[in-house]
Amino acid sequence: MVKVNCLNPISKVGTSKFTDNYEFTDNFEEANAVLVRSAAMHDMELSDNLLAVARAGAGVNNIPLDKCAEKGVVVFNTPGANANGVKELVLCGMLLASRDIIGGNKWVENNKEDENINKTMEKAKKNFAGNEIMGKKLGVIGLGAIGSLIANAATELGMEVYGYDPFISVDGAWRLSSEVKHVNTREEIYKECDFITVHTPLLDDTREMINKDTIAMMKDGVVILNFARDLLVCDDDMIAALESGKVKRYVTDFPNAKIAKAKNVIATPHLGASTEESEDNCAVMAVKELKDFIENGNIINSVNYPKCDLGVCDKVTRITICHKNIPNMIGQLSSAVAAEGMNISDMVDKSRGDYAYTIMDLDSKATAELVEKIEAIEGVIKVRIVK
Ligand SMILES: NC(=O)c1ccc[n+]([C@@H]2O[C@H](COP(=O)([O-])OP(=O)(O)OC[C@H]3O[C@@H](n4cnc5c(N)ncnc54)[C@H](O)[C@@H]3O)[C@@H](O)[C@H]2O)c1
Ligand SMILES: O=C(O)CC[C@@H](O)C(=O)O
Repeated sequence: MVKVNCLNPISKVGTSKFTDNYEFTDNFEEANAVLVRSAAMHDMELSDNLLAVARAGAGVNNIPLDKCAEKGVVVFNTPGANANGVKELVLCGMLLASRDIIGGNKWVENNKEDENINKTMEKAKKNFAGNEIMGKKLGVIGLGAIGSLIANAATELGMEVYGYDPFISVDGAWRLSSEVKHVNTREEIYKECDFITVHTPLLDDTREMINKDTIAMMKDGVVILNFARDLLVCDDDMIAALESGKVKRYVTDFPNAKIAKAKNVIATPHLGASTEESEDNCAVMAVKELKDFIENGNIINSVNYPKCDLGVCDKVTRITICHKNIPNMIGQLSSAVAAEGMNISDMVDKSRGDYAYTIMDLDSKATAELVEKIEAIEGVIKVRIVK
């Protein structure tokens, strides 16, 4: 029985896809597979039972990827599965920042007992007037699943869209509308755009990319949207820019105690992916990835091990090996199999950074001796008999 622990509530549309070979446990220590959304895993002890973690979502900064790789724990995410949910909220954020919809709505709430509200509102409404987004320049930093959807949708709304992503994937580039102007530096976006939205992962390179120096390059009255991660923006510098009016509005899905109190902030409580559709999509994809890994040893959409897929095993045995990406590993693995008098009928080995992964199909049943021999090879992290 494969034990699954959910560290956050996960949509039943996904979890119902587990078959009778799986059972849920509340005990993280005994789990073989973990499903997680935003729960912080950095301080959690990883037990030897743990084979895989699936993040039902995109961002993985809550998961210790290297610590997991070092223990042979494969971490997955669900690229694109919640992108439409975030796209819609970002478009909403741009509209909320352009017109005082929130102020107008509060006014109606405060005046709801006024019998003549239909008349008094005609005088009050001038306080909530704003601008249209058509014709304005939008800069999108990060043209992945979310950024590309926003860039394309904004062109449809009549915005002039600038996109920046030095690592854009081939698929990402194909997805992008030809209307989007591709720029080669963030500075072009900072200098040119009326709205700037960030959609990169939180990495050393992107941490606090919005700060006093980059804000200084921007137009007066710029609107900044952050539906990616709190630490992409320097809070103190943003608060100063909001106070001075340099930044007209900061729309964020990641308020903290400082930002929630700041002037001209429009904040939502990390709601980007909180739609039924996104939650279902992420859960279905995460469960599919976990099942394929547990049942076939295949790795699709991992963020700490390479993509490695040998389909469904139709041979006698399949074993998988998580190992360090060092010389002569394939030679040593095949020698260990040959020394047991066994034949490899199919094999794939892929690497990613410091780690690598091998799937081997054998014509005869894997033995405890073979597993021991492979485990003894220096650089081998985890060996698993899948079938
Ligand atoms: N608010 C929410 O609920 C919510 C939901 C989903 C994702 N997110 C956040 O949004 C981020 C993006 O999500 P996604 O699904 O689009 O991910 P993605 O991996 O599809 O896209 C990220 C893009 O950022 C680009 N990138 C990386 N470093 C960059 C840099 N220095 N400058 C410019 N571009 C860079 C990558 O090339 C990639 O194209 C996630 O990492 C996550 O933190 C938030
Ligand atoms: O699970 C969530 O609610 C948030 C997901 C989001 O932050 C992500 O990175 O995918």
